[in-house]
Amino acid sequence: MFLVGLTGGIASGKSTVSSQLRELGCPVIDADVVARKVVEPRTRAYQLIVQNFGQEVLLENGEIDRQKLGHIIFSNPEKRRVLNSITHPEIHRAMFHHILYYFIRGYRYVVLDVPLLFETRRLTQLMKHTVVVYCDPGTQLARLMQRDSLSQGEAEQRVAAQMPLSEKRGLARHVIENSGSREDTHRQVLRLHAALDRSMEYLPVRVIAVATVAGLAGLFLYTLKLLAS
Ligand SMILES: Nc1ncnc2c1ncn2[C@@H]1O[C@H](COP(=O)(O)OP(=O)(O)OP(=O)(O)O)[C@@H](O)[C@H]1O
Repeated sequence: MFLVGLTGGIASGKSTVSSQLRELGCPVIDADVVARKVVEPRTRAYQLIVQNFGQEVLLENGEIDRQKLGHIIFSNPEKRRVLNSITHPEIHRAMFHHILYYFIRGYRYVVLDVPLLFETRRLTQLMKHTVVVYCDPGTQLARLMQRDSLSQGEAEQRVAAQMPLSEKRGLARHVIENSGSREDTHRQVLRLHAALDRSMEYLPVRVIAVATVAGLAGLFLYTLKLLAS
């Protein structure tokens, strides 16, 4: 198996591309969904967040108020570090479990949809392929304003808070150009999907896994034989 990191900028089209990949049968793990799950009430991360940030970051229904937490860490690097040290290990563990699930089911690759892929260097190193969903700045701003009902100033502020999309594009192995129509994007997704399906890069990990299982089974049988004699 090998890992494919899918990333981009705010409103550049990651969800659009990941849902097209899902429709083609690719397993996609959405880091945002995982990040929401690991802070649900009664989880370890939830308890640590309440301990460190207080009851004021809770909504009336007891869930974490992610927007409020976002505001707190936006202007406070130390608090951001604390929050990341609580959530990142949980997110990585949960993602590992998802990957293992697909690996056991025999998938050759898994796509990880991670908005901050290039900002998290440790994660980038694990990716065999990286894909950036790019769209030109004007289109990105217009789509963001429309989707989230933002003024131009608000949208510009959100885009400016991220690593420039042009920089991410320079770091990626594949680029999906999403400034045009959805059909145009879909054609590129089909090409990417074909390239990933053709790839033999899943073989080394599979050979190691099969050899390990065969070795363990052999050792088990040998031990049984010794015990029986
Ligand atoms: N090719 C396209 N043509 C027209 N609209 C598009 C296209 N691609 C995406 N959009 C629209 O642009 C908006 C942003 O796209 P999408 O939600 O896929 O981006 P995203 O990168 O997942 O965003 P975020 O990370 O901010 O959640 C959505 O409203 C989507 O419907």
